[in-house]
Amino acid sequence: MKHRHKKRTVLGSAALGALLERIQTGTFGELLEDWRWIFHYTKRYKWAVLLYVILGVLSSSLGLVSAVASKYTIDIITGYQTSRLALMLVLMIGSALFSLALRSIISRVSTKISLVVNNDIQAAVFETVLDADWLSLSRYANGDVLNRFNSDVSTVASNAVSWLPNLLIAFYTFLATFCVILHYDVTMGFLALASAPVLLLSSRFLLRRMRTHNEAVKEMNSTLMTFESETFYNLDTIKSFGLMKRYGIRLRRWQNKFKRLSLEYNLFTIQTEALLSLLGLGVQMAVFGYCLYLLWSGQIVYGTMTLFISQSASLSATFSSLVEVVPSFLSSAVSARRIRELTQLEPEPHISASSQLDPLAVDGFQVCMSGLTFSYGQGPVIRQSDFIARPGEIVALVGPSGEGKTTMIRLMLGLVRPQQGRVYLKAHQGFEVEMNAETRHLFSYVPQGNTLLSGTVAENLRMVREDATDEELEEVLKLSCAWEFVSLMPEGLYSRLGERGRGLSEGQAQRLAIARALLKDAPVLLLDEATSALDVTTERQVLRNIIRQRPNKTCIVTTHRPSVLNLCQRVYRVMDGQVTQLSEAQSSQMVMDF
Ligand SMILES: Nc1ncnc2c1ncn2[C@@H]1O[C@H](COP(=O)(O)OP(=O)(O)OP(=O)(O)O)[C@@H](O)[C@H]1O
Repeated sequence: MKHRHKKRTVLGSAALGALLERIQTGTFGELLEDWRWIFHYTKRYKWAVLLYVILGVLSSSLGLVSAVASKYTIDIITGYQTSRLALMLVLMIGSALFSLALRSIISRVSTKISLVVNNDIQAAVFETVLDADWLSLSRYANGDVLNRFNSDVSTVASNAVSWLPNLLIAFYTFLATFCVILHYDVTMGFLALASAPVLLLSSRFLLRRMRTHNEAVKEMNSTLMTFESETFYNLDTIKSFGLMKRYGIRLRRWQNKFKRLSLEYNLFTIQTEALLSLLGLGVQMAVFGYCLYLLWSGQIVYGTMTLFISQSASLSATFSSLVEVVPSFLSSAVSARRIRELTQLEPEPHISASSQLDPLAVDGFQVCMSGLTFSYGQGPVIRQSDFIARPGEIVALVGPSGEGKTTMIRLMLGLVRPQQGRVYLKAHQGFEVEMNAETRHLFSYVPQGNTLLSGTVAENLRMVREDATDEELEEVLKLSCAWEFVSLMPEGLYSRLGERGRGLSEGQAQRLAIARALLKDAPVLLLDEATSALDVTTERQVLRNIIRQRPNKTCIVTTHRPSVLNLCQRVYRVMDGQVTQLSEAQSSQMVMDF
């Protein structure tokens, strides 16, 4: 307990130095900005925070009353005073008990508010991350986002409510205790504070070390979380390549790095703590010696001596807790900055006129691109290209790997936006809207890879339409040629699938993903290599069924397999940054070359 207290003192004084340096280097404004953001979440609980401060001040005042009452009790018992022993005993015990009860209420109040603040911040971060611009968000690794979402939010929430009240309470307690000691002896007051200037001076020396350590730990936590989540997500690949040993070694390497970092810092804190403890011991001895002198010279009696010894210890503890408020202030500010980076991600554009497309959906939409140029930041992936897919058509995007087919799909979904030219939906009547977050619900999208979640077959399908009946589920499963295997599963629609559809073959998972897209029954269907694991007959059957389901559906497929091309009304080749429409002869040649 004592050790922890000393450690907090060291960190506290280091952090106070950090604070002073920040003021000097002009970055204090940034800290305040971070805290202003935190206060935005706490201001609605201002009455609870005020209650916290009042209870804290009351509790520490009662602590002081108890200490002074115990001085008088000792004086009465040792015969220096004779009256009101019972009153002093009641005051001493009563105020100590009441102070204890108040501290319990404070703990309860602060825990409740931090939980609510934690939930508020997480909900806000969750919402912004879901609505963030796709490209901006893709710059953060999943592990990093998770780390900010959980650990940083919890740091902010646990300090958000307690920081200011704790500072005010510690300040009040410090002043009140100092005044009580000064009231009895001025020299004793300053002697008890002898370690304060040394603590403050040493803080500058401790500053750099503390900051680098904190930054290194936060960075390592993010990298470790990314490593862990990637490992568990790709367990099959790791196993199939026999990489388990290598991944085990990598984990041990990270752990050793973390251990080295922690032990180095631990050695540093042990050394500084030892020095500061020696200093503390010196001050204690000086206080004790001075007390003995005052007692010997008859200037004080036993009760006052006990008061001096207990309150000088309490004064240095309060000074430490005053300084301790600073690390939580700093670390919350650092975490708040990391969270704000996420909340300040550019949001996706929402064009309100998109809602005017909804009543026009029955006639289907044209998906159009004109004069389009797009780049992820380096060279353009697509240059000056045009594209059109009309209702009732199946349009194919073919081309070598890595040339931009999926990028075309992302442009259609409005996940990324072109630097030049347009991508838009055009209704039957000629009404046009640029692709944006609000046009996305007019699309059903089947991406590459397995996109099933753990749960039953029915739950996976109802993700896109909660109120769909069993009959409707059966119908879309038939259209995607999935009913043949789902009906044979032990519990049919209610058979349970593992994470990412574990328990199904790749082709079965693809057919369920297509069924889910069909259940949504959106006017535009995007299939990105979504039939790649099906045999040619099933693939053709699925595509025919799709068009039969709704004649006005616009269907765009990306494929490496020309076997479906003769089902398509139009074929575009994506190659060398150009999207070119192939002639019938060129696409027939492609089918024959396959
Ligand atoms: N998030 C991204 N950030 C930067 N560049 C990207 C990003 N996604 C894709 N690219 C680049 O854009 C180009 C086109 O990629 P895209 O995924 O669209 O190709 P594709 O034709 O769908 O490939 P495949 O047939 O292999 O699926 C590639 O050179 C790729 O490196």
